Amino acid sequence: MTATVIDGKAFAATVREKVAGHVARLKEEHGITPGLAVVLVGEDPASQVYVRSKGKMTVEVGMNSWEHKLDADTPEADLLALIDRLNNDPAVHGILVQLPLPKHLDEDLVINAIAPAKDVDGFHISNVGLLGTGQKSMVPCTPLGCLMMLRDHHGSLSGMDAVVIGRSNIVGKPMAQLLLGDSCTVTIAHSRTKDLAEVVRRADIVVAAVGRPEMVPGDWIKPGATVIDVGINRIDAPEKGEGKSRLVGDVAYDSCAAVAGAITPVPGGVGPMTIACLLANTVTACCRANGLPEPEGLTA
Ligand SMILES: NC(=O)C1=CN([C@@H]2O[C@H](COP(=O)(O)OP(=O)(O)OC[C@H]3O[C@@H](n4cnc5c(N)ncnc54)[C@H](OP(=O)(O)O)[C@@H]3O)[C@@H](O)[C@H]2O)C=CC1
Ligand SMILES: Nc1nc(=O)c2c([nH]1)NC[C@@H]1CN(c3ccc(C(=O)N[C@@H](CCC(=O)O)C(=O)O)cc3)C=[N+]21
Repeated sequence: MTATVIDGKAFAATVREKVAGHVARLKEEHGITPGLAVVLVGEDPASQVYVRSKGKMTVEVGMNSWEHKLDADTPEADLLALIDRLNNDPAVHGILVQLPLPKHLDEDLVINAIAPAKDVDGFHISNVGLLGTGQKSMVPCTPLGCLMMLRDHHGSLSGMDAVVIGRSNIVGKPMAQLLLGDSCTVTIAHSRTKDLAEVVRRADIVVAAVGRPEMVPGDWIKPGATVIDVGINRIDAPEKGEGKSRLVGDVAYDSCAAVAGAITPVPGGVGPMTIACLLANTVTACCRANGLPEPEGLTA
C-alpha cells in the first residue's frame, strides 16, 4: 500500500481563507479588527524565522500583528509587565509567548500570567483544565491542526485506537485529550514506555511528537494506519552541499508511507496547520471578547 499524503499546506490555506472571511466580516459589520501579539525573548534564529512567518500570515488574513522582541536577559518582571499591558489592551485579542523561554524565566509563571481569554496557544492552566473537562476553551494550535486533518480524512474517529508518542504539555497531552474527546481509545507513550514498537503496532492513528529525527520506522505501523508526524527536526544534509540542512519529522517517511493508509509530510504537514490554527484561535478569541457568535468549524 502507498499512503495517501495528507496535504497540510493546502489544508492550512483553506483554513486561512475561512479566517480571512471572518476577519473581513468582523471589520465590515462590527468595525473590529482581530489582533495578535507575539512575544519573543532572545535571539534564537529558528524562533525568529517562525515568528516572522506568523506575523506575515497574520497580516495576510487581515488581522493586526504586533511583535515584541525582548533581550535574552530580560528580567522576569519586565516580561510580566508587558503581558499585563497586552492583557489590558482591548486591541489585542490573542497573546503568544514563544517557547522555550531563556532559562532564568519561569515558563509556568509567565504562561499563567496571560489572560486565559487571550491565550491563543491554549497553554494557561484554565484552558488546560477546561479542555480536560470537555468545556469550551482555547485549544492548543498543533493538536487542533492534527485533529482537523484527522477528522477531514476519516470523518468520525469514534472507536479508533490512537497512540500519541510524547507527553509534553504543548503537544502530546492536549492531543490525547482531543482524541479522547472524539471517542478514540487513547494510549500515551513516552520515553519510559515498554516495547513502544508493539504499542504503536496496535494503532489505527499514530501521532508522533517526540523530537527525534525519523525515530518511528515503517515496521511499527499497522498496515493502513494514519500517521500524523508532528516532529520538526533540522538535520545535516551534506548531499545538498556543504553546511546545508533539511527538515525531517519524527517518523521515517518513506518506510512509513509504504505501509500507512495516510501520512502527513514534513515540511508541509502539521507545521502550516499550527499557524493556521493560531489565526483561527485569534478570531475565535476576538468574537468571544466582543460577545459575537464564534466562527464554526475553526475550533474543536
Ligand atoms: N509542527 C509543529 O507545529 C510543532 C512541532 N513540534 C515538534 O514536535 C516535536 C515534539 O515537541 P514537544 O512535544 O515540544 O517535545 P518535548 O521534548 O517537550 O517532548 C518530547 C516527548 O517525547 C518523549 N520521548 C523522547 N524520547 C522518546 C523515545 N525514545 N521514545 C518515546 N518517547 C520519547 C518524551 O518523553 P518523556 O516525557 O518521558 O521525556 C516527551 O514526552 C519536536 O520535534 C518539535 O519540534 C512542536 C510544536 C509544534
Ligand atoms: N508559544 C509557542 N507556541 C507554538 O506553537 C510554538 C512555540 N511556542 N515554539 C516553537 C514551536 C514550533 N512551532 C512550529 C510551527 C509551525 C512550523 C511550520 O510552519 N513549519 C513548516 C516549515 C518551516 C521551515 O521550513 O522551517 C512546515 O512544517 O512545513 C514549525 C514549527 C510552533 N511552536
